[in-house]
Amino acid sequence: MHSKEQISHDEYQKTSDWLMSHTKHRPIVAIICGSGLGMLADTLKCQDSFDYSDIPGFPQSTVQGHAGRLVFGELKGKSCVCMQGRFHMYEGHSLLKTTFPIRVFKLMGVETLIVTNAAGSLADSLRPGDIMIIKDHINFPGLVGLNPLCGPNDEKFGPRFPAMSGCYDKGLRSLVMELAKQMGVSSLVQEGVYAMVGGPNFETIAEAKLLHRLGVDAVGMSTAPEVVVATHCGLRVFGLSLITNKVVKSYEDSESVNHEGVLEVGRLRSQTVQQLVTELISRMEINNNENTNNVS
Ligand SMILES: O=P(O)(O)O[C@H]1O[C@H](CO)[C@@H](O)[C@H]1O
Ligand code: HPA
Repeated sequence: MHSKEQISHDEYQKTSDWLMSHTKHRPIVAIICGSGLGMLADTLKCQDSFDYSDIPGFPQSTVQGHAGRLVFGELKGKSCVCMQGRFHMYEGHSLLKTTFPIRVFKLMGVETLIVTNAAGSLADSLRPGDIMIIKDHINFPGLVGLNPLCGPNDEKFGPRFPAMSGCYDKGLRSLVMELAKQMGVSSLVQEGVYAMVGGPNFETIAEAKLLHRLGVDAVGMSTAPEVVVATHCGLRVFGLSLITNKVVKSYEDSESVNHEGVLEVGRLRSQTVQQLVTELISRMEINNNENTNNVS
């Protein structure tokens, strides 16, 4: 079950050095765009962008709605890097590859990671088009040992046994709640628990009932490994799920979910998600000014 694959500190460093020598941006915030949410990168000014296929060591995106491009740019005076397309375990990537960019970001000087995803709702209060601020997650693959931190621990990145309580920063969560009120969209936004399942199939009805009984508010096939690796190496994390569908949890319900529908809701809500993320970046406090953008 455990892969023998290892990625050395040098390999992450090489990718980081390559990127830093190809852009003048020095990002302090990294954003991962979920399915259908790639437009988050469009707001960046003075862009430098790289296809994943051109970046040494980077895996390739294979999923529709994940362009496979790394975009650097400035947002509200802060230097950012945005992944237009993430890697999923079900694509056949190892968990180390899935989370490869996170440690590269850390080495580039990123302090804060913003993860976004498309997710199905189990909570009755979450409707398609709503935005769930991730309060916590259940990493189902992780619970059975499919964890990117399995294998030798690199102390340069973090400890062998990292705490995961509080991995979604409380201050940023409250800030986004407040921003949603100020933007007049608070009726669309609430906090909840995200669960990662392996995918790629959507849930059976029995699985949906199980997740619901376990207190899961929204389910998807990503995010948890990225957040685990980010927390391990000391990044501050904010996460949001765009609810793209209700998970069918009744045998009487004839609806079914598909990826095109997921992408469509992403397109419909893109502006609101974009505004929330932009306002968050604009208002968030930065700990360390050394990496503030020095684009000449
Ligand atoms: O989590 P993101 O990448 O947003 O994508 C979500 O959407 C896809 C299913 O439509 C799955 O990959 C699921 O995880
Ligand atoms: N289940 C799992 N992943 C998803 C869903 C879902 O209903 N919607 C979007 N990603």
